[in-house]
Amino acid sequence: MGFVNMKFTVDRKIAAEYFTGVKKAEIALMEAIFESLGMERDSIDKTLSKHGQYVSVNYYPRCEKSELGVTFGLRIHTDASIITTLLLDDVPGLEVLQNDEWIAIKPVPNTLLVEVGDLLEALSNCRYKSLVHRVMVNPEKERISIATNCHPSNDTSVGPPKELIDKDSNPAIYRNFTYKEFLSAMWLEGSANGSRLDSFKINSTA
Ligand SMILES: O=C(O)CCC(=O)C(=O)O
Ligand SMILES: [Fe+2]
Repeated sequence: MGFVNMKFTVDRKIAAEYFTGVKKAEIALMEAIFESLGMERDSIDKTLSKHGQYVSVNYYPRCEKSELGVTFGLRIHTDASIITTLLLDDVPGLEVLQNDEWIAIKPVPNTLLVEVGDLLEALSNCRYKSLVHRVMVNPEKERISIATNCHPSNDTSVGPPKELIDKDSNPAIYRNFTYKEFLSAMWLEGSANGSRLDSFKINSTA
């Protein structure tokens, strides 16, 4: 992985270039996603206000699997983002849940992987579903991944556009909420078990 070595020294210039490039790619992708939802291509700033990115650099040391055979490097979760862009090295570990089955993702060199986060699920009234994923440890090799999470400004109200909602045939699934509210709910819950959007469900009994 180019700009981070195993001691976590970061080349600032390359990192700045990388994250600026990722942001550009994310905007292009979100424009296409917005268009697919019947929204204006260029309504991202209006919808998400001052959207930003937070980054996690994940380091997974070599680790033996437990006797149960299942040892997590990162437990099951969805991302608190609109979309997340992942840069993986060549060590496997990431698994995604599809039709109740865990699928191991084969790292492809020089490839970015984009995941749908919780906020896109809410914004699209579940047309896009947030990706449930986890990372398994690797007993032979250490591993690094870099996740860039695109998020709206704290006070923006996140919710589906009017065009997507029909009271009878396509009712709103989640109430509108701010990113600030979403994060508070997430920390209150104490675990991101893939269902943290539940507390915003309309007609939720929670
Ligand atoms: O390490 C990975 O492949 C995934 C990291 C991840 O899921 C995250 O940072 O949210
Ligand atoms: Fe994640």
